[in-house]
Parts: sequence; C-alpha cells; structure tokens
Amino acid sequence: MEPISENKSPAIACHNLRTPYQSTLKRPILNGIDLKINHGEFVALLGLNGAGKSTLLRSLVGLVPVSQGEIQICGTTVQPKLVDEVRKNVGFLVQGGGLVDQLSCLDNVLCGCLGELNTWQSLWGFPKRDRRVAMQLLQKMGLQEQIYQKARQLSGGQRQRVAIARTLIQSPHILLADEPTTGLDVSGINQVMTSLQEMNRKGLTVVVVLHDLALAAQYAQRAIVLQEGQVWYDGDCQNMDSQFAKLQKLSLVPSVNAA
Ligand SMILES: Nc1ncnc2c1ncn2[C@@H]1O[C@H](COP(=O)(O)OP(=O)(O)OP(=O)(O)O)[C@@H](O)[C@H]1O
Repeated sequence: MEPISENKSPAIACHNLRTPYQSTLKRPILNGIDLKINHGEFVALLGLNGAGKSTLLRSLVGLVPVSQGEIQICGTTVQPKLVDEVRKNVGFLVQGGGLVDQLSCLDNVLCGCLGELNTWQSLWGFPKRDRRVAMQLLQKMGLQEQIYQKARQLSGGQRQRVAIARTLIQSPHILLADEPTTGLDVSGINQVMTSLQEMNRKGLTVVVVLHDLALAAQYAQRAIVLQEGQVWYDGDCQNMDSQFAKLQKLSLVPSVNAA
C-alpha cells in the first residue's frame, strides 16, 4: 500500500453522488453529494434522523448501489471490481460494533482479518504475526486486561474499543465510524472518542457519525451536515447549535427539491 504522505489524492472524494430513486422518499436517499476529505482529517458527519449519514458511509465502501456520480477512496474509484482494493484502505465501524459475544476480545479483533486468510491459514488458525498485532491494538485501546475476556463480559465503552481495534487490524488509512457512542455513558463516550482522537493524531483519517453537537465540537476539526441527502453545511464545528436550529426550522417546511 502506498504510504499516505506519497498519496496525493484526497482520502475521500465524492462527486455528484446519487443513489437510486426511492419512491417512499420521492427522491434518492443521497441526492447529489459533493465532498472532499483530506488525509489526516477528523470529520464529524452530522444531520437529523434520516438525512442519509449511514447510507453515505455505506456507499463509500460499496455497500450501497450508486446510480450517478463517482466516489474515490485514496484515488481509487469505488466500483465492483475494485471494491476489495478500496476496502483495504477503509475500516468500517458499524452501529453497535457488531462483536461476537461468545468470542474473546482477541478473537474478535482477529475477525477483522478473516477475509485475508488463505486456505492453509483458515485450517491452522491465525498467523502469530496477526495475533501479536491484535494484542498490540488491544493494548493501545487500554484493554490489556481484557484480551482473553469474552466480549459479552465487557462494558459498552470497552466493546466499542474492541470494535475499533478490529477495524484497525488491517492498517486502514481511513476509519468510518457510524454512531460509535450511541448508548454509552459519559465515561464510555470519552474512552471511544479519545481512542479515535489518538488514532487520528497518528495519521488515521476519521469520519464519525454523531448526534451530539458538543462532542463534534470537542473532537472534530470539521463538520459535514447532511440534509435530505445533500451536503447542507461543510465547515468548522463552531456554532453548530444555531446551524441545527436553522436546520430544524427548515425540516418543518415541506421540501421543494424532492425529485
Ligand atoms: N435499504 C433501504 N431501503 C429503503 N430506504 C432506506 C434504506 N436505507 C435507508 N433508507 C432510508 O433512507 C433515509 C436515510 O437513511 P440513513 O440510515 O442513511 O439516515 P441517517 O442519517 O443515518 O439516519 P439516523 O440518524 O436516523 O441513523 C431514511 O429515510 C431511511 O428510511
């Protein structure tokens, strides 16, 4: 993989991105998204319920069909035959983390490289190198005491940090995190956001869906706000309360842009 410093392309670039027409919404879910995110940025993806945040993240890794426009990840266009290459650059933290409760933290993290195993490795287990990397990641996440503990025994914040470690085991350049703080208490939220911040300081590009505006202002350098499948605001995270007050008023007015 090309080192980030030598990669001149943005981490993420979308041009006029549209998903297929959705009859229930009377428009495409994503309705003409243009955005560029550079390597090393920490971006909060915000918006009211149903704005299209999760759909956008999923489209970036080829999980949602696109009817128009283009997505590039580290310079590679997202298309079916290149999707595996694209996914090597991207770690995707899904809502809820998606851990297997019966497995240990270590095995859950190792699940992040299941797709990379050859037949021989599938028969004989994960290579020692992968186990070592998984342990190091858990240590970085402050979970050295929990390495062999079953996932079901963890707190919410600990679970999310295991899920982050699992997404990082393939050394992605970009981490997409969909509402990683939902359902966590203050301590769990801080643990998760601080872990993301530390990884970002080491060069990881982070795009995180949040509903908490104060949290976005505290951790992110940039906010992208979606509304009805379009980028409604793209800028710094200051004064997001007043931006959202405007957005809420707007959302009470029937859309004239429905297409
Ligand atoms: N597979 C699907 N089929 C039909 N409609 C869908 C599908 N996935 C999402 N939608 C609709 O698309 C819109 C955007 O959904 P999405 O989950 O991307 O929004 P969101 O901004 O992440 O919302 P939330 O903040 O509630 O998680 C919603 O109206 C949703 O009902």
